[in-house]
Amino acid sequence: MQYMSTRGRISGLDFKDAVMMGLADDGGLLLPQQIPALSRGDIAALTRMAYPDLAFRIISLFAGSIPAADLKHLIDRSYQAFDHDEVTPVVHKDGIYVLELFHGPTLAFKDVALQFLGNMFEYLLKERGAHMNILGATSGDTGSAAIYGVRGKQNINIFILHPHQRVSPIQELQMTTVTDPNVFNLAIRGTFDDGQRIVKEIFGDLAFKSRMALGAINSINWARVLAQVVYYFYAFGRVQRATSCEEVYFSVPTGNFGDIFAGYIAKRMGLPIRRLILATNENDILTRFINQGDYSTAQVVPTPSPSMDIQLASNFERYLFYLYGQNPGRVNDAMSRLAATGRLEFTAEELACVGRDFMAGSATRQETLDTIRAFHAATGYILDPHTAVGVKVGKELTGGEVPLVCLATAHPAKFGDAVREAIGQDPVLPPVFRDLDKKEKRCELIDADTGSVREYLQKNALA
Ligand SMILES: Cc1ncc(COP(=O)(O)O)c(C=O)c1O
Ligand SMILES: N[C@@H](CCOP(=O)(O)O)C(=O)O
Repeated sequence: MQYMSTRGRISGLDFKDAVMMGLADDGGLLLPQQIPALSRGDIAALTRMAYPDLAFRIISLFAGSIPAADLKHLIDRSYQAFDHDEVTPVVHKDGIYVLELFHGPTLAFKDVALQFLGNMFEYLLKERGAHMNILGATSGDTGSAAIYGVRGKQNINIFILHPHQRVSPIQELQMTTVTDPNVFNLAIRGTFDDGQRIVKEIFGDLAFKSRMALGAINSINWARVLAQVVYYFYAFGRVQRATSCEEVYFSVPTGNFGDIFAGYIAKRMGLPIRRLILATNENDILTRFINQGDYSTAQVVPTPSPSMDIQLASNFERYLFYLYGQNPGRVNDAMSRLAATGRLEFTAEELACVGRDFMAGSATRQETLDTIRAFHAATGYILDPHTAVGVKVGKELTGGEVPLVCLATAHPAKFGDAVREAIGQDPVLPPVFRDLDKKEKRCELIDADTGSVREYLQKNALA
């Protein structure tokens, strides 16, 4: 399998080089040159497998340059860090299937990919006798999952930018209480979008990227998306076994468009997904795109689901590549227009194409809290606010034609304030969160400015 960029100036990369490159050197995002097509029979066989075996089979289709035994070992090790035998179990509540993606070390779906990517980086660096400085931006969950994926690993330093006071208190503590010498937390005076822009600008300076040996852990790294494809297959198998269904809906709480893009890849591989339901909070640029063809940026609004407080979704570029008929020229034009005007427009024909794969809706602050409250009253189960956005939109847009699977992207205890406001009680704190606030913390507050981050990297990077 070879990889190419959405901007058309990089192609023929193997999986290992694609993982190490992160953001494509032409400013685009990397994609496989072909997406493997699976038959119904292949899918039936795959979805009967245990999670690590399924992960091995799916990831192998895209990562042929890694010897099978090594890949299997990396995957098995990654999922041993989860506290549930099934890794991503599916539970049936109130007529919907909840795909629990929060059984990893930091209790959010990011662990599924970042445990794997941390181990993969370690493996590739050892093979190359090299070191790496990871630079990433987070709206709350990627940061801690990436830190837990690489803390204490040799030859890796990690630098994570998070928006100061715009992540939940637990999310902040999960990052800042990791005091391993290879971990650097930077709170920026700005939003997640500022952090993501800074990361992309720094990666765009190829001489600096090479000199600093920069690596990416955000979903700009193809390995992130790839590892997330697996749980769509897993969940489909579990739900099909329970219902004998032919198709399912997946409702996906969405911010940076990485998770739902993984679902889109699964659908292109042949997984029978009737529609992917894109669910946003009040930062609803992607919902406006799908429903009205209005992709125009607005101010970021703080919500009870802070990890989705994003305007410019990174992976949207990957989707545009397919929407534009795999034409990099059109992607380049669109990205220039977006940078210049803050908006993109779409034809009726393009929107009809979008509608064959996606439906979309959003939830206000009040609707999110009401959903947590109603779901808890009906089932005793506590949704986290991001998951609640997906449940609200999924229920609203579907009517039981085929089973609805809602991705539960984080444990509710990460967002205690929102849960308390919704149901008047605190979610039980898992042992890993207890006494976090009493631990030593390490974090620096800096301006949301590319120069300041570059300077910090120069002083603290592994050389
Ligand atoms: C808990 C949670 N739910 C949903 C999302 C949205 O996922 P994505 O950014 O892949 O669209 C995020 C952030 O990425 C998150 O942390
Ligand atoms: N919600 C994310 C935002 C970054 O997304 P990523 O999937 O590109 O890493 C977060 O929690 O940081």
